[in-house]
Amino acid sequence: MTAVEVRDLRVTLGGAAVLAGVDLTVEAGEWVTIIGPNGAGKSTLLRAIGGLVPSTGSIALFGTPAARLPRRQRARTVAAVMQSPVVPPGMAVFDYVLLGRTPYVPPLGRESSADLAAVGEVLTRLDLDRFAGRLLDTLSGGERQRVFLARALVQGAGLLLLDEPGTALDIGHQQDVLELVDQLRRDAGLTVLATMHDLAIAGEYADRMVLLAGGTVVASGAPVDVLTEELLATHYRARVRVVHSEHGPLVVPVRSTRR
Ligand SMILES: Nc1ncnc2c1ncn2[C@@H]1O[C@H](COP(=O)(O)OP(=O)(O)OP(=O)(O)O)[C@@H](O)[C@H]1O
Repeated sequence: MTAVEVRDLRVTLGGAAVLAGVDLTVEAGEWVTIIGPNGAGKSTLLRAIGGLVPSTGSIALFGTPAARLPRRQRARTVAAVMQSPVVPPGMAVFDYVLLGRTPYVPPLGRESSADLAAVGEVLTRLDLDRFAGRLLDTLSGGERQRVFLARALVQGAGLLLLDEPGTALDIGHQQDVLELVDQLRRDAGLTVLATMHDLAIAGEYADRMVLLAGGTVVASGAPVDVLTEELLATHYRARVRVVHSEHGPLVVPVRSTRR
């Protein structure tokens, strides 16, 4: 089954074409990572798929046109961790993560014991138990990033949109979080569509990659076909070496010999 089918997607912001006709297909259970230089339109693409920014063209989620999904059903279908979410002041971590269960709470009803148990389980999986009672705005940036992911995971959606999931995480937590997401993908059939800047690690997690530049797709395919020295030189103006691990290509920046 196809989880995401995007055709001729266009987004205009502030009078400028930010996405200029993007086609993208993500199969259910796949992990696709969007890369591209600053301002390429990566976050906007995720935001459009998540219904957070108006667009033209078509977006279908698991076979249903996204525009036809009622709000609650859309929230059960797609969960997102975007950059810098607004943090409600004075809210404890447990209560914040519980907000992810909102699409399951009946109107005017209360969260069920299953909702509370789901939150407890996700907090444990993300090693956040000890923060459950802490106010969100007292956490470090990396701790907070894991809480944002917890809130998205507890939503139980089949499609997870991750905008720079490694931001603010140290290298160990970055690996932990990506491994956890990958495990959920394998165990629970989650589909992952992510953006990532860290090309040292991105190629090890994606089944496929899409290189976006200037609001259009300029390359897509297996990580080895997208993370090439030539493409990264052309679109990032970067000098890199690509080395290969058993899990995929790793991009290492190298300094120019010219001074
Ligand atoms: N509300 C807005 N009004 C005008 N321009 C906008 C608006 N939001 C985004 N843009 C522009 O759209 C372009 C794409 O932004 P977007 O955040 O999608 O890029 P990105 O690829 O995620 O970049 P980065 O790697 O820097 O996070 C940028 O040039 C940005 O300045």
